[in-house]
Amino acid sequence: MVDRPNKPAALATTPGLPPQAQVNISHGNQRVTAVLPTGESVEILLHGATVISWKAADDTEKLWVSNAAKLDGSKPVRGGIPLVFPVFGTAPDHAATSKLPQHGFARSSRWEFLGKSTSESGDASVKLDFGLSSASLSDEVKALWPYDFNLLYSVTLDAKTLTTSMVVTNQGNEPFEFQMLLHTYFKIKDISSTTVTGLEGASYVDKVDNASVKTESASEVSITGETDRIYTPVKKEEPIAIVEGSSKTFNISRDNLEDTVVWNPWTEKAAGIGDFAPKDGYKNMICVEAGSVQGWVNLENGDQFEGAQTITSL
Ligand SMILES: O=P(O)(O)OC[C@H]1O[C@@H](O)[C@H](O)[C@@H](O)[C@@H]1O
Repeated sequence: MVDRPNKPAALATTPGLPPQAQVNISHGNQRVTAVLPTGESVEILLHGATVISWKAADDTEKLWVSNAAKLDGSKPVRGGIPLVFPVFGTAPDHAATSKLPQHGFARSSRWEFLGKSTSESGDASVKLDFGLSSASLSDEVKALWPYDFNLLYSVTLDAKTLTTSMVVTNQGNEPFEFQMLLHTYFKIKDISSTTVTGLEGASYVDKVDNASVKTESASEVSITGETDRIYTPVKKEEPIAIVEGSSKTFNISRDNLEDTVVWNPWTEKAAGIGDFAPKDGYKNMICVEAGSVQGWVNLENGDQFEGAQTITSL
């Protein structure tokens, strides 16, 4: 993507809504920002439709973004919520996606801002829609994955929650298979006192132990070294939670997304990732990623798939 100079941001409010429900939207050339009247905010880069900030009313940031993250479109963003589509990792044995780069092209494509909607009831909330379709891909990317598709990504903010949802439509004449993942980097105070709950009994693929398949026995999963696991929780409807010390700080509920990846690169891996900074930043982040990445979603021509997560900040 060419790094274009930022045009003056356009400010928009919604006519007819009471002042307490007015949401300030600023839409520049590179990003869209929404601020609720109660002060919470979200910022999305058009590059990758990557959510790069989610702040509480007191300005506390809830997402981790590397100090060395590239926000100019030259790389996927290291932090926030990059979108993984249509392949998780790489899939050399899956012919249709084998040529794609790690985690696919959605996180490194420029998306279009389609507009916003605010709650009719006057509650302070806003939904921002973004689109990416095969028609807007570069010829180079199209050649790697030649299907006719449309993605609609919606980011909905209210005072307590952030919902990110993706609708995949097959617009072509043949079925295609894909994986998708909402690769959320949570900002945490201290990894040594952080646990993840809601995974007990789940089977998981342990990517740092030769992809061996295991069953989670802990009710609270702590992170004590490099961790890269694809969990398939037993109870789909039960939220996964991040617990810091003795307090739950985030609940993550999933809709139509079967899997949850838990990733922390720890010391050595972080040291080897060029855009990961500071190097001890792994102590202040944990990725808990809702997705559908074990196996493939098969989408017939004309069909749609929708997957979503709702993150509640507690
Ligand atoms: O460096 P990337 O491509 O952003 O990937 C980061 C991590 O993303 C996680 O989702 C994967 O499970 C890890 O294996 C991977 O290392």
